Amino acid sequence: MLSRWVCRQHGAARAKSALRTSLPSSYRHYAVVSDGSPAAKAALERTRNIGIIAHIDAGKTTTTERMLYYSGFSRRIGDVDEGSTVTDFLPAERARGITIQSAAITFSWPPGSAPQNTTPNTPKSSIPHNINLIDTPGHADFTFEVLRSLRVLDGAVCILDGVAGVEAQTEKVWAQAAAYAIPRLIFVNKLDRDGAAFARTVKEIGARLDVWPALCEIPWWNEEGKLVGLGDVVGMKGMLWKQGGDGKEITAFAASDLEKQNPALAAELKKARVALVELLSEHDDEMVEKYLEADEDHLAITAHDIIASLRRCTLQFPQQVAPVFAGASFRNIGVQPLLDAVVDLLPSPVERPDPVMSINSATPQTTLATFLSDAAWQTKALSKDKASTAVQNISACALAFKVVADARRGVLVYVRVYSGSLSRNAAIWNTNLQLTERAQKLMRMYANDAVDIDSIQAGQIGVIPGLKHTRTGDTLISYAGANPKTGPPGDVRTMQLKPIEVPPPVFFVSVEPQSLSEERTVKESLESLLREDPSLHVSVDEESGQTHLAGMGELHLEIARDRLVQDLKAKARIGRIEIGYREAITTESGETTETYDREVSGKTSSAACTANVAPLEDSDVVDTEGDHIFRLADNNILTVATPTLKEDGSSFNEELPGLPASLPIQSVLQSFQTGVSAALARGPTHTFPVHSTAIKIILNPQEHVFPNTTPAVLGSAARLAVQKALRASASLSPTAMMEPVMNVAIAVDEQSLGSVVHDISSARGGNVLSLDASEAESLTPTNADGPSVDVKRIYTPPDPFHGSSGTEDVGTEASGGMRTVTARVPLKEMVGYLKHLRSLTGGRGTFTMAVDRFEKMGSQRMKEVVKEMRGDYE
Ligand SMILES: Nc1nc2c(ncn2[C@@H]2O[C@H](COP(=O)(O)OP(=O)(O)OP(=O)(O)O)[C@@H](O)[C@H]2O)c(=O)[nH]1
Repeated sequence: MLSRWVCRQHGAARAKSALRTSLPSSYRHYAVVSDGSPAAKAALERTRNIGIIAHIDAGKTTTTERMLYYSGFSRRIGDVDEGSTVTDFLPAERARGITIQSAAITFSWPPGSAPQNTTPNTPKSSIPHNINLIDTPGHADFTFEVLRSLRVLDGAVCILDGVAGVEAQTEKVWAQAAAYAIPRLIFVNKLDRDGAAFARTVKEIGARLDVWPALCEIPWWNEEGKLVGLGDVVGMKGMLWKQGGDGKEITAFAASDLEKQNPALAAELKKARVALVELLSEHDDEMVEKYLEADEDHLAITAHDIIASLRRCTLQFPQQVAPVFAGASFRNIGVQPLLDAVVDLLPSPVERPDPVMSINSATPQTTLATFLSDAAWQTKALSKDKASTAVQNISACALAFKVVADARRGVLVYVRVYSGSLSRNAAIWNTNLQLTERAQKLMRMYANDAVDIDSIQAGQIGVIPGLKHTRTGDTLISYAGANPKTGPPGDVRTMQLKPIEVPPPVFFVSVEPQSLSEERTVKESLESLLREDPSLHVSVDEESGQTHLAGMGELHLEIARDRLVQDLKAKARIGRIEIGYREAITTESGETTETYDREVSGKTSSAACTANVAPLEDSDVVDTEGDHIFRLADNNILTVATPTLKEDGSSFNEELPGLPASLPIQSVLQSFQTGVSAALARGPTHTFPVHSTAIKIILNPQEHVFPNTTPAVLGSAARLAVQKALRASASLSPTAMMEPVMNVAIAVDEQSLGSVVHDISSARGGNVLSLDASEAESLTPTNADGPSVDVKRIYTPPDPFHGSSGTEDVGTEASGGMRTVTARVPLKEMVGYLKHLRSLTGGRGTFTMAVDRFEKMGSQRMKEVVKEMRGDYE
């Protein structure tokens, strides 16, 4: 695994020409091949789409900066603390020293050109690969950002803080990556810090991430216990970094030289090698064969065979073995071998499972490759032959995984192409929005620098600038000869790659233009914010006219506010951050009918609507034949009953009217959803959005449709009818308020456990579910089908001053006395909790939380909250 970036070799193995100080000629010379030729396939095999995942502050940005520097992409190492990094380039990111938006960057590793004569045994890491790196945010408020990136990744590096060990957010993102079947490597960072505990962290990997750690490196500590280099367990070498340098000068010691230089490390390296081979043999039959071929000598197995086995294990699903690397990015130690591992052990796009997709918004039902290859699918509109041609005409299918409003370049849409090749100037059909846009330009991003390209081929990540409508999460297809208005024929126009589920927002702010003339620009800025981040929600209160921006957390909204006001220059007054409560009716309203008349330019159109609302119990929803059922936001279910109509809107009975041609049933249903959602946005008593309600609309053309009725007017009639029904219900029995209740995982030291638990359960009205890591997994399931790791069997080298060995237990001792408290707590009680937790735990405690559900509040609690809100408003 030790490759060309090692610039000095000790003793007999000293290499004359390996000194590498020059930058590669240019990082802009990638051949992006767009045809299906062997060259294109080879280019794809030399691509890695990877992400870096971790707990906040573990060192993702610091590590990324080193990656860019060693690859020759940047000429100096950026510093998070100075705000000079390449990836955190938004002002808000630099100001806070955290990553908010993922930046996608392309670079090449290893730098330089490919070796002349390669054989099947030539390490992948000695051939330049194209790495598309997505730096993901670590803060829980940006979970959607993490999920959005995970979806387009083929592999990930999980960075751990070697002092803090496996933290709450690490468990969460690890589990999320597992859910997306993403192969992961682990980098134990910050081993230069006082209190760094490699052994303990490795044990925690087994205990808390439920994966077997395969140690590929062990730390090389000097006599003072400082990290100076690494032992390479795969290549059986020592690597000593020049202290205080930029990390490019590394001296390598072959096993025989290491024996003389550092006999203790050499002996430990052998132990580590035995442990590695043993572990791999348990998960990979080919390793067993290699072991037998090597006469059961763990040390005689070649580095090539070990890498091949590590790779097979890493790509197994569910992943049971995670290769572990070590270092201190800030001290420039360990990043180059990590990059080698990315190339050697993580998959190329060719090795990834086919993405799941749906047709006609049905639940995901097939995979993209099946859809594209199987001409057997048919639609009512197309014959089999035409269907087959329709599929053949798809020249590219891509996912817009990120939209950014860039101050200099305008809106940039980041895409991953999943099939075919997206060409410059292609017309692109957006299957979510059902419209065509043109990709006038294509680019590849180098953080905040961009290079124009002609095409983006399957497996690659690129950018389409200038699209006007496309949002994060939309599926885009390029289709030969499609009508720009109606798009491709048949089902092709509705094919969608599986969407990311957006959790309900729990905080909101009011947004008010500073003056009437600013109204439009504020609205546009909000729209572009929403295109960037679909986990933000905007709603307008019909009665007060007030606009609300809702999001996942306080920081999420703070950042949104800064984006809106500072970056997008919206002149708006933003209210303070408040909790987004919900309102639920408690009794059925009975049927209410409303008529709506609208006059536009002297022309009147009218419609009537009959509605009924009832509290939603799961058992209430009966899928009656002929009814149209829609799941709306906030656990509301809309049923549209059309007792006299057939599926296409015509009447069952000749004597009764069907829907006229001007009212296609699909448009009517769409208008009902819009109208009903608008009515539900404001509850009848507390003005909070309505939750858990079954809404029934009855559509009978004889009573509800007039000659001048339009779909939009029917939608407005539905809004009025549902509002009236909600008021009727509230007058029969009072509505209940609902509050977000969070799943909280708090990592604390043993000494603070008592006070933290007491605080959560008494002062905050929380319900403590468990007090240790193992039970906590019920909140963040990792490998549901995976191994149950026996921590006692995990090998670890001793830490300086800890005297720990491979047999130490991860109870309270080896995990640094950290315990995990898991609890369910109302969100209101968690506002500002971090500060309180820090004071309770002397600064060591951390926590993560996610919405569990909205729960009805007891009358006493409701009174208190309402009183508090009133008090605030006075
Ligand atoms: N001592 C030491 N400090 C480090 C190391 N790596 C990172 N740091 C410091 O840790 C802090 C957080 O580093 P970042 O790279 O911003 O961490 P991050 O994971 O990108 O953080 P977010 O983007 O906020 O999630 C900074 O002050 C870094 O200088 C390391 O190897 N050793």
